[in-house]
Amino acid sequence: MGRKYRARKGHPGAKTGKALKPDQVEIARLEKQCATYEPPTLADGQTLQFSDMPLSRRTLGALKVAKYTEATEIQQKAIPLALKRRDILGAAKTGSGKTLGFLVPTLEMLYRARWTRVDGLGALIISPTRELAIQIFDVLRRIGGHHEFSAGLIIGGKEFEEEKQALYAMNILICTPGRLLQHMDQSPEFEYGNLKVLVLDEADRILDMGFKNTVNAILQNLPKDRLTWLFSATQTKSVGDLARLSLQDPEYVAVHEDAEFSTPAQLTQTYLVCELPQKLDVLFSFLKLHLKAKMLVFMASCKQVRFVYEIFCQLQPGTQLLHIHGRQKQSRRLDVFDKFKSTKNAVLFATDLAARGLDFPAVDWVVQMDCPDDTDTYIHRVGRTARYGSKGQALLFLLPSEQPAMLEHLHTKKIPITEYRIKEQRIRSIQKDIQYLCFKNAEMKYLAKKCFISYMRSVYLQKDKNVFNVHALPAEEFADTLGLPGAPIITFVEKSNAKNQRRTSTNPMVAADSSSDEPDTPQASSKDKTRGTTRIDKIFGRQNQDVLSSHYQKLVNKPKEHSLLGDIPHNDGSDLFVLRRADHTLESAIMLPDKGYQPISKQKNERLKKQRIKSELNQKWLFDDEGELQHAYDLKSESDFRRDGSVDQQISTYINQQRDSLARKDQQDREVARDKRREKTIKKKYGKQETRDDDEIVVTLADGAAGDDFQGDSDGDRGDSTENNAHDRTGPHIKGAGMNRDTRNDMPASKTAKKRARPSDKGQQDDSDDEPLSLAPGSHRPRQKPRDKKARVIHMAEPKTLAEEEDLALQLLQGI
Ligand SMILES: Nc1ncnc2c1ncn2[C@@H]1O[C@H](COP(=O)(O)OP(=O)(O)OP(=O)(O)O)[C@@H](O)[C@H]1O
Repeated sequence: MGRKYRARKGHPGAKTGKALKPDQVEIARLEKQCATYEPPTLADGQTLQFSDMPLSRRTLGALKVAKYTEATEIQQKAIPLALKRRDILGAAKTGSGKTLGFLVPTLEMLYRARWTRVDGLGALIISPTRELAIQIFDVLRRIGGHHEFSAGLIIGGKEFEEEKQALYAMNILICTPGRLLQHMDQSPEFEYGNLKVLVLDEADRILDMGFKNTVNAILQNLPKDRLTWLFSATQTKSVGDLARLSLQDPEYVAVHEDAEFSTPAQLTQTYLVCELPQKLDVLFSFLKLHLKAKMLVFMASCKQVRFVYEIFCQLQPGTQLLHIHGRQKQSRRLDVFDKFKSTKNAVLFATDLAARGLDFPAVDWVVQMDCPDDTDTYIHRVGRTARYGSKGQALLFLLPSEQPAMLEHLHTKKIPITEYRIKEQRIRSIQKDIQYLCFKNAEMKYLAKKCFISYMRSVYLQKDKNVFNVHALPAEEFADTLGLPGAPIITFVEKSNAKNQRRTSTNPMVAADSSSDEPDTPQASSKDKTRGTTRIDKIFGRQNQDVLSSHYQKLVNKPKEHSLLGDIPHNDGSDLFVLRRADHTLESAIMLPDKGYQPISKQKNERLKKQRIKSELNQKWLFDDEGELQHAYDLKSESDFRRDGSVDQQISTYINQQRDSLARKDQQDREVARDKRREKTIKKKYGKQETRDDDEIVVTLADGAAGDDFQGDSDGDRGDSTENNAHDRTGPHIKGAGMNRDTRNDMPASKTAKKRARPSDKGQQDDSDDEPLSLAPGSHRPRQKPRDKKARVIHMAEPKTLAEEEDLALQLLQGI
């Protein structure tokens, strides 16, 4: 330190005779070496050391301290190309070291550009999930410690203001898309006009439909003159994606493309064919057989994760249980993430939130209790084990209806998989225990119901109908195994049905047709969308304010002129400021009947519609529920009219039709009124006793939202209780409730389960941030009537007709 470094002959600075700092000499040397460096061809078993690459002493020193000495295959190939300032599409198997493949050159590029704190943001690394962003940040801290760059993590779940303060001083940012866009919109201090490197980790995920709008808006903001590096185990080759990123002649670095298999060689993969109602039994038995293992169990939705976790905690398989999903608080998610990282044996129940990128050490088993959406998701899920040369095992549960098509897909994708058989006698049935727990605890039953609904919904929403067939699922038996007295009624409604869409949005049970489990997933981006639109945007967005809107158009049509304060346009001096983002609202334009898509206000649209009505004489127009214009009727031509009979005939036909229709409606009304009366009488008799267990739920088809739950657990909770009242059905459910009460008194397994459910047993579960579940004996909801051992049991076949239902109701009334 402090030593003068005199330029030697041939070094930059020699001409001027000025002393150069050591860094400058090194940078000049690295520039030269990087331009010509070609990685050597290595013989089998030979490895390339990081020290053989043209890397700075600072990076090499930190790599050594972090015990990274030999470069992996993807690192050997990607790093030299990145150092040559090439755009890169990097693809390599899971656990093969892609993170260092982009972090090392990121540090090197900034170092060689002599980046300092005052230069602002130099590199941006985008990750699809918060956990992965944190993990990347950790690695960066380890290998970047010898440099003087500042680095930050922008992932949401933290105070926005806190992040905002730190932003302006960051040289390297690791972030999730939604939060990044929010800062781009709302943090004026955030300066990214100098950006040199953009990295998309899990690029195919970030570029897929879910993040599309958010990522497009981010890309629009970033300078085009930058390097872009994309990494994933399942890399995108979509021309559209590459065009969106403005990649310049990118290098495709796919190190395992010619490999025999697309999953790690040390990974043993098996599948197990299992009927839906048996899944929980098999999973529980499997856990009991592998108590010493560290295991990751994937399920399709948050609600399933939550239910299975709670139930298994009560049943105590004998190993530590954890759960992680997108509906947990961020702090809780991180706790679980850290706990599972550091533990030697535990079972982590997870959604696909944990499927990509996470580097849990020494996972023995990855179990996929629900079939993944596609083979890419399969590859990422199983990739949580067998990382960086270690061994691992994976087990995939397949329903008989999923088996043929899924196995074919796996085969096509070069995934070797064999059948796993578990001996019948080793499978322990936990169905009765679950039924007892749900019966005893109303909240558990509530979770079971949500679990059922979210699973069915996730299957329904799957795109690959060859694999997923919701109609092939044995709903009643499945509901039974979840401890429900009957399958909740689910009505699937196509999203294209606009009327139902609206109904959906007002119904809290189904409001999440575009929602998700995961805050960092597509739907979070739609949230960001609203967050990103300010009041000013809305004011300017009203295009019918003619004076302002033309001015606004002028502003947004100048995307290149950045900065709220700095870049005042010099043309006419009349503009006060320019907006950073042209596509500011992310909203699509409104469709005008004859002008195509136009940005237009609602009022103007209405005015236009009315004008159109006036212009089309002799036609009666009506607005339908959606505010769309519809012809009220089309007049027939006279000849057509006469063909249908004389005027008198037609009048009498019409009257008859109307009379029939009224009679039918009258009959229906009477039946409804009778049902209501009957229901009232029964309720009076039963007092507050629970008389129903199923709900009706309407599910809409959301784009690419398969596997996601309803928006917000709390919303769902509220919605559910409302629904309970709204859709009460009496007949079969009276029977169901009665069955539960009476038969379960004699259930031997119930005693065991009750014993297990003692509060002292709770130590096994990780204390969840999800809504609290009162599991202590006696804490169940008061609406369950105390059991009466002497109560009469009425045996009767399930009523099918109205008369049978009435009969049953009468018997119950008389019998109690
Ligand atoms: N050169 C190296 N030397 C030693 N260990 C390494 C090296 N490169 C990576 N690793 C280790 O390998 C593991 C996997 O690395 P990494 O998470 O980067 O894999 P990946 O390819 O990004 O996986 P995924 O596709 O699942 O995201 C990590 O534990 C990492 O520390």
